Amino acid sequence: MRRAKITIVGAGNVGATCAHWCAAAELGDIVLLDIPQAGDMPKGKALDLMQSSPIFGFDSTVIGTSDYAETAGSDVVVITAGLPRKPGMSRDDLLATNAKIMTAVCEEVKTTSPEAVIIVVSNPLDAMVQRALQVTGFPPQRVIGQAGVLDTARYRTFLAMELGVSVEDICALLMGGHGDTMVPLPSCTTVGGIPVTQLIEPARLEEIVDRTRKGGAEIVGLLKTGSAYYAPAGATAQMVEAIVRDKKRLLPCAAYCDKEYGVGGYYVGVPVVLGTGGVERIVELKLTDSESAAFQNSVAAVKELVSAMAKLV
Ligand SMILES: NC(=O)c1ccc[n+]([C@@H]2O[C@H](COP(=O)([O-])OP(=O)(O)OC[C@H]3O[C@@H](n4cnc5c(N)ncnc54)[C@H](O)[C@@H]3O)[C@@H](O)[C@H]2O)c1
Ligand SMILES: O=C(O)C[C@H](O)C(=O)O
Repeated sequence: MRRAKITIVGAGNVGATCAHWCAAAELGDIVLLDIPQAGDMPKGKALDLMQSSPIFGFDSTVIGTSDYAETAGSDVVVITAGLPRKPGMSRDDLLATNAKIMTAVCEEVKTTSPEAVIIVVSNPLDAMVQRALQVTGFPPQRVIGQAGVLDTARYRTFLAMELGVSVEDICALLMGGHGDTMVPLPSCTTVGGIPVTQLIEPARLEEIVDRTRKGGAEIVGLLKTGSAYYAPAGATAQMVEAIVRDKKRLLPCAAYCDKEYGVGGYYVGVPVVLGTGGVERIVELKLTDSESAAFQNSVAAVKELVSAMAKLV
């Protein structure tokens, strides 16, 4: 039985770090691809990563390239190609540039890896994953966006810091788009089985939720030259693992929702079961009236972004 083949398009901060997590966890053999203008950079990062294998004890191979032929037949393709934002920018400001990049990348992926599960990471996430679906024409369950695992990890980190408990004991869920309209679900947040609402006052919880919503901008403000990558890459690697090991993880991902939650054919963050087939099931929760209103508000923001993208191309 051969190892899984994982291609990561975009060998920048998120892509290279994701390659590192995937290799260290021996999720499969990795191809790190960037544009020809990047020169030998992907090859250099891949070789450097390979040379860490005796230290970390992994046998995954990592190669760098700018030639899609080397990615042929990948089981999973992670797309991180595109510009990151800088201080003062919103993710939506990346729409025009990254939509072009996403189109170019997906034209290649659809012919070189027609059976792959695609995980889109590039921003603005909810529009980019819709573009990946449009260009590849793959079944929607094989085109997924990474955002919810990251947003939930941020929320869990802040809750653990607040309560002085292990992050392992925080179980939480966020839904909606990857932006200021994301929807935390306090009813689905527990600490060692205890509802978070019994441990943190509503006003303080709202502050933590607000920090989570602005989590990406907080890192951009600190880094100044780009955006977060350690946690985003870790979140993506967790999705890759769920797919290549058929773990059936229940994770929040940007999934194509049609009848589900009454979305009508857009990508939005929802809880899904992730396995070899990609999104194997979308889990439909009973939302309270206020959660449902917040979710629909988030869906409206995603729809607006997708229609802005349609006018661009
Ligand atoms: N969804 C999320 O949670 C999340 C989290 C972090 C970053 N992001 C997004 O991921 C993207 C990458 O971020 P980063 O920090 O790695 O940026 P980066 O600038 O470090 O890396 C991007 C890489 O993409 C490459 N690239 C550009 N056009 C390409 C093409 N056509 N084909 C292949 N490669 C191409 C660039 O050469 C560069 O190496 C950004 O759009 C960022 O906003 C999303
Ligand atoms: O904030 C960004 O632009 C990058 C990413 O979406 C994040 O949430 O860290």
